[in-house]
Parts: sequence; structure tokens; C-alpha cells
Amino acid sequence: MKVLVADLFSKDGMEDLKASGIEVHYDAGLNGESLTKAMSEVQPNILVVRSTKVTKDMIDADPKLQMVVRAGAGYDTIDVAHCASLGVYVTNCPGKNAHAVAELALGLMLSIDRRIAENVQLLKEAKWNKGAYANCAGIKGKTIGVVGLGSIGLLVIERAKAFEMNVIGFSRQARPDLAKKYGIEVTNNLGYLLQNSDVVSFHIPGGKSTENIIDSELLSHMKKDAVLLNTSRGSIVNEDHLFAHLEENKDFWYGTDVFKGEPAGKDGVFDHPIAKHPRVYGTHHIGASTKQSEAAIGEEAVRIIKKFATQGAVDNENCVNRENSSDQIHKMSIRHLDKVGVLAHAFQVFANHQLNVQEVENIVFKDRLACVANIKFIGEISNIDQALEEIRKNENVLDISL
Ligand SMILES: NC(=O)c1ccc[n+]([C@@H]2O[C@H](COP(=O)([O-])OP(=O)(O)OC[C@H]3O[C@@H](n4cnc5c(N)ncnc54)[C@H](O)[C@@H]3O)[C@@H](O)[C@H]2O)c1
Ligand SMILES: O=C(O)[C@H](O)COP(=O)(O)O
Repeated sequence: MKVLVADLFSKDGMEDLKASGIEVHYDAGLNGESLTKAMSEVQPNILVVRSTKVTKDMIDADPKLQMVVRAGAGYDTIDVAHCASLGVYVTNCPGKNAHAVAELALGLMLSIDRRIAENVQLLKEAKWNKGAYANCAGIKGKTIGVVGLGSIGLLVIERAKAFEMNVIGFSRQARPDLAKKYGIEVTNNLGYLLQNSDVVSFHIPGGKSTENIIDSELLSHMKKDAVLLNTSRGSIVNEDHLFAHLEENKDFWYGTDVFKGEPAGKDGVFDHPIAKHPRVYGTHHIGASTKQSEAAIGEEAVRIIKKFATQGAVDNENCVNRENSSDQIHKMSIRHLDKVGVLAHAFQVFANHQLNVQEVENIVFKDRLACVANIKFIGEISNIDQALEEIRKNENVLDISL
């Protein structure tokens, strides 16, 4: 099994993979054409990335590719649909970097409230100005609206409660369980959350469905002196609208870890109007970049890779491009003797009746005398009875249940 690691990744993790007999190629500087070239030359079975873009060309350059591991949470940078069309798994490490991101979101909130960056900068310029920074608002008793109640959103809520803030959570589905567990208000009315929050923090995925959702219309519902926090993705913000909003509302602040058009490399020039705005606190997409978080992500990525290498298995909670089972899927269990050809016969019958097999599991019992094959399939209900009768006629089939 060959792994190409094309991004910053835990050294210990790579040693662990090598010790398990996995061939590891590492170059954290790969992206764009250099990554496509490496994919075609190395032909890894597994590609490991962080925020590095994984395009159709890169995927097509490697006929041996079986899995892309996103050593992180968001996978909007990966052509997931193209991977799915080729039977290539895309996996991520849900929740493993959530603490670090929640800490940064709250860090941005606190530092904006107390203008910590300006304080520090003035001292570096040998200037003392207690007067200018002695009247910040304070956080206790303020209301924070948290949009997206996943791994990060929930950790932000726990931390905001520790600061004695009121919390309104936004979820598209009713979540009385979360309201009760966290002692918060949960709403599916985003306008209500925006109108009633002093701080609004977004924790939703990037991608088509959330593109530019923070636009002038959304911003118009926020308090004039609110703080908007985005540790999610630059793509969720219409940055032109946000810039105009900042210009028109002189008490409005924006804390962000993410921007549209972030550089692909790890350093370089980044001349961005939002980042330079005086009422924006920006960081360099470092939400997940603590040692703790990188160790947790590394461990999880290594676990995913080793499980795949040794068992060919991928846990559902890691796989982001597996089809969900649907109401149209039928399940058949065939209890049969462990003889050659039983399943081949059953599959031939399925094919003859236009029944399309989706998932198969064959459990072998002690002493290898009997098995149970669990088969999930789709097809016309009217064809199933006939198929069932034909499979039942096989002398090595003990019973069938549907
Ligand atoms: N700044 C960073 O370094 C950093 C690190 C990790 C994650 N992230 C970003 O944060 C996002 C969230 O991470 P997570 O670990 O909490 O993921 P998660 O999957 O646990 O939670 C995302 C939540 O958003 C909800 N959601 C999706 N679309 C929504 C919408 N339109 N409106 C409201 N809710 C919606 C989902 O139902 C889910 O509850 C990631 O997808 C990633 O883009 C950034
Ligand atoms: O979605 C994520 O996990 C974050 O955006 C982290 O990105 P990074 O792995 O490139 O730091």
C-alpha cells in the first residue's frame, strides 16, 4: 500500500505508517500541477491532504487511487463527486480539530472586545494609551448566536456559557435535545438569531450549498454594533457585501480565520481588502493548527489508513461520499452451506431478474460449515418473489428471509 502525504502532517503518524509496512511519500509543498505530477509518478493508493485542493485532474492522474484522506474536517476542497464516480473513498476526521477551532473563535471574540491586537501594536511602538482602550464593552451577559450546531459549534457554546453569555443556536432541524442539554435557545429562524445576537459565530461547511450566505441581506438583520465571527470558510461570505457593510457601520467588527482566495502555499504575499480593514481581526487559517489538534488529526488519519490497509474497511463516520441507504433498498439474508458457487448462483438469479446488488456481507460460522449472506439490493418488488424461489431451489441454501 502506497501513501502520498501532500500537506503538513504529523511526523509520528508517518513513522507509525512506515512501521506498519506502508510505503510513505511525503512532500508538504505539493499543490496544483506539482501534485498532479506526483500523483501520476507515485501512483499512491491513498492521498493525504489538509486544505490542499484535490481536483479531477489529480484524481485522474492516478489509476491506483483508492482513498483520499482529508486530515481535517472540511472537504469542500476535494472533488468528492468525481471520487464517488470512480469508487474512490473520501474520508475526513470529524471533530478531531474542533477544540482548536472553538478556542480560536472565542479568542477572536475576546480580542476584538478588548482590542488586544491594537494594544499590543501600540506598546511595540513604545506608546502608552490606556485612555483609548479603557471603555471596551465586555462579554458577560451578552448574547452569542451560533450558526451550525456540529462539533465546533457545540464546543463554542460550552465555552461561551463559561463566559456567562446567553446563547441562541441555529439549526435547520428542531433540536430540543440540544436546547435542553446546553441550556440554550435553539431556533430555525436565522433572522431571529441575527437580530438578537451581539456576536454571531458561523460553524457550517463550505461548498455550493453555503456559498455567499453571508451577504448584504443577512448582514442587514444584524445589530449595527455586532461582531461577526467566521472560522468556517471564506466561501460562505460575499466579501464585497461585507466590506461595504463594514464601511457603512462604524461599530461593526469581523473576526475571521478564513478568506476567499487564500494562498495555496504555506507562506507568501496576501493582500486582501478584508484582512487589511481596520475593523477586521484576521488570522492565517490556523484554526486547526495547534499541536494538540494536529496530533489528534494525525492519529485519526493514521487509524483510517491502517484500517483500510489491513482490513479494506472504512468507518461510516469517516466516509463522506458513501450513498446513504434509502427506502428503496431491500434486504435479503441467505442462510447457506459454505460451499463453492452458492453466492455465484444467487447473484446470477439477481441479475436475471434485474435486481441490482448494492451491499453484501457474508458471515462464516465456526467450523466453516454454514454462512449467512446479507444482501442489500434495489429492483422491482414484483421480480423479488420469483428470484427468491429460484435461489431457494439451490440445494446448499438452508433458508432465506427478506
Ligand atoms: N478554521 C479552521 O481551521 C477550521 C477547522 C475545522 C473546520 N473548519 C470549518 O468548520 C466547518 C464545521 O466544522 P465541524 O467540525 O463543526 O463540522 P460538523 O460537520 O460537525 O458541523 C457542521 C454543522 O453545520 C450544519 N450545517 C450544514 N449546513 C448548514 C446550513 N446551511 N445552515 C446551518 N447549519 C448547517 C450541519 O448540520 C452540522 O451540524 C467545517 O466544515 C470547516 O469548513 C475550519
Ligand atoms: O476543515 C478543516 O479541518 C480546517 O479548515 C483546517 O484546515 P488545515 O488542515 O488546512 O489547517
